Amino acid sequence: MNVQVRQLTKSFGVNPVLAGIDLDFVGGHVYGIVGQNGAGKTTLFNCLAGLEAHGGTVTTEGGRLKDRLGFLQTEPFMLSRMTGREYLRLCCKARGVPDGDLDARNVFDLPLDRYAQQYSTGMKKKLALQAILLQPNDVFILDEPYNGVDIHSALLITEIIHRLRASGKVILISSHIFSTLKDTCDVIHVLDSGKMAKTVEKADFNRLEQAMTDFAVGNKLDALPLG
Ligand SMILES: Nc1ncnc2c1ncn2[C@@H]1O[C@H](COP(=O)(O)OP(=O)(O)OP(=O)(O)O)[C@@H](O)[C@H]1O
Repeated sequence: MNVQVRQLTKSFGVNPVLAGIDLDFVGGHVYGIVGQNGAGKTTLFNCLAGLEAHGGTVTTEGGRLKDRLGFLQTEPFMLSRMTGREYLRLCCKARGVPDGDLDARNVFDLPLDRYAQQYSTGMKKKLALQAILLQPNDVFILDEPYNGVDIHSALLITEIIHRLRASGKVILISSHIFSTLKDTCDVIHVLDSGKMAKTVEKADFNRLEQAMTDFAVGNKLDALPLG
């Protein structure tokens, strides 16, 4: 499934956040979305997922995006008094697929019979990721998928992303850690002041990292006695 975004705009009150975003996402590719805190990454994802009203269009061939979209939010919401197992069952039921043997599919070794709301930050993230992997999704939006997860889980998530890519899915990732983007992405889009400021192909990731380091560090540290 390919996704076409044209002139996507979003404002909160009088504050414009996204100012005419054009993007094309093609199956079998991983796209990184980067930008400073507040640049609009999560807002963009929410618009693509149909959770926020917006201007412009999001089109796909072969059906509505939201019926084929797995959206891992930065801080997944868990209902009270619902176990991890019940959450996974609910997510499968919502998309009309059997949940199968959840213990065999429990790749993150989560305590499925505990209340999910009482899970740690990283455990909630892994449960929500597990849920969208059980669904028949063609497009995955992963908003900071590595935030809060332990090293083993991060390695597993990277392998999951590689496999989704190999099976032709579209994957969008936001991350503030450049090395994870380098490991997973084919293309990185840089969001700045509501616009796509740059699109960088894999061959130029090192150059982008150096430019970002120069911009971030500059001579800011000269005044500190760091030795
Ligand atoms: N519901 C809201 N009401 C008003 N302003 C909002 C709302 N949600 C987001 N914003 C504003 O929109 C801008 C973009 O926020 P967004 O969360 O999309 O940024 P982000 O790039 O995901 O940031 P971060 O890297 O910190 O997660 C910010 O200025 C934020 O304050």
